[in-house]
Amino acid sequence: MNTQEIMTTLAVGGGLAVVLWVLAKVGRVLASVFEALAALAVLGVALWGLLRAVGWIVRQLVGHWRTCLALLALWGWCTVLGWVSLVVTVGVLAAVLLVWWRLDAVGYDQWCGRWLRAWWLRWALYGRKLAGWLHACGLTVRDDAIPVDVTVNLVSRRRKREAVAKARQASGVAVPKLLSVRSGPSWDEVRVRLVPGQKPEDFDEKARELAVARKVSRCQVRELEPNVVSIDFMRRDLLEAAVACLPVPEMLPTDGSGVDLRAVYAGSTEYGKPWTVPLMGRGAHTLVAGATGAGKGSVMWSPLVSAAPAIRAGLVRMSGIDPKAMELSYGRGIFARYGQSGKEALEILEALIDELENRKRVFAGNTREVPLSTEYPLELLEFDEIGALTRYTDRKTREAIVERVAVLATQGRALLFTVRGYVQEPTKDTVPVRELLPRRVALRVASKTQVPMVLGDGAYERGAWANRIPEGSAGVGYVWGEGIREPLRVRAGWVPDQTIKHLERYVTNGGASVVHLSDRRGERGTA
Ligand SMILES: Nc1ncnc2c1ncn2[C@@H]1O[C@H](COP(=O)(O)OP(=O)(O)OP(=O)(O)O)[C@@H](O)[C@H]1O
Repeated sequence: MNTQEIMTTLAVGGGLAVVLWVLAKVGRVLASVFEALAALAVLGVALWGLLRAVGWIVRQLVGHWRTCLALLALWGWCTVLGWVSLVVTVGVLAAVLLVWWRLDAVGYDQWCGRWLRAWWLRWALYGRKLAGWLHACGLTVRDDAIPVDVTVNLVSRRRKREAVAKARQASGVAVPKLLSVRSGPSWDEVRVRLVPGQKPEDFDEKARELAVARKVSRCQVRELEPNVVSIDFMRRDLLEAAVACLPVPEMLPTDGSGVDLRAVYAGSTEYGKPWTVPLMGRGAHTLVAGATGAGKGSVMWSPLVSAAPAIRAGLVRMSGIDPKAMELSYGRGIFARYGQSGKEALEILEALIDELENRKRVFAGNTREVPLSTEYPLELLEFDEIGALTRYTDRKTREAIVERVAVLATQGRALLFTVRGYVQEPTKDTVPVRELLPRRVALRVASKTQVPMVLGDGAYERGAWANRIPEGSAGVGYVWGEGIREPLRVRAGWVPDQTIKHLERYVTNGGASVVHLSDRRGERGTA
């Protein structure tokens, strides 16, 4: 090897050494950079996870603050006093509640049971399932403007379901928010806040679907605020068993009557509250519709039993038109005027109109409503099977009766005249004065089409399913309108035959005034 080759070899070797040295240096630097980046990435992921965890905890704390507080309290108890004392305390508490429930179910439910039940139902049922029910019933709003980017994992059905559920959220489906759950003896009231694009009527229309989803026989929707509705689910039926009417009092109250004729007990509502009806004043004219055996008799008698002291005191004067001759005749004694045929019905109506005209003469210009007194009592007309005389009789009598009932219904309120009619077939042909009797009660009717005839348009859709009342539930019906915002299921107090006789004795012992139909001008005799 000559000198030149040696020099070249040395130069190449030196160059290679330099390159290797540089590469080693660069490698070290790169390794440190990658190490730093990896460390940063790990730190970033850890921080991101931490932030998400903190976010989740905050969400839970805010969204389920009661549960969080309870868990915190339990943890604190276990830490300070030990779990044995906790188990013993919970056991004793459960035993006390059980005894309370056994001894006084009503008091227990009022003070404790309903809160516990509402909490439990929110947790176990509505919180978990309501969103799904609403979505299935078409009560969610899909925002199509939000782009959907879904990757569905088909590995298993469960994962597929989860992916679809996530996709539903991600695709901008706005679900009404569950606000609160209240639980009464028979109803759960689930309040939800509507999302933009919805209206309370959307929920009304889906009441039946929601009832099916919740597996209950009845669901009703009430509008609480423009954007808040209460979806009420009936867990059990408080009207399943017959409801008692008030007892006929033994003695006349010393203050005269003691009866508020604007809110007289008639039975019970499906919420377990008293159902009251006005016999006097605004909204007192009533039409009760129901197929044969639906219980029209109890809707008629139950308020009369409640108003017995006022009838006996002479503050209410009863008139009865009884084409069937089987209903009012059983308590004939309480009626000051009573008739069965078309001719007698006309005489009663004529007598009432004479009295009406008389009151007009006495009070016109002096007062806007006749003050109730024994001299000018409430004239209450019970018109059973009104259709028998407003349709199924000769034309002349029919027209005369319709005309007079219309006069009483349109002019009677301030002059203290009330008409209560009962009908099996609530068509306009059968009861031409239907619209003049504003308070309606729909007992069991023959068909779905009869529901709006009695209660008005939309009643069936809003839950007044009067055609589906079972035959065995006599006295059960729906009321709507006249201050009642949503169809309300009620059951009239059942009035046994002996109670009607008792009522008759109670009223006539005090000297019920009887107007003889021949004495048109209201001369009164005593029964
Ligand atoms: N509120 C009620 N609770 C329990 N049973 C009732 C009630 N009302 C009525 N009943 C019972 O139902 C049956 C029919 O009642 P009711 O005679 O009042 O029916 P209705 O509608 O007047 O029938 P119709 O038009 O044929 O006279 C009776 O045996 C009665 O005892």
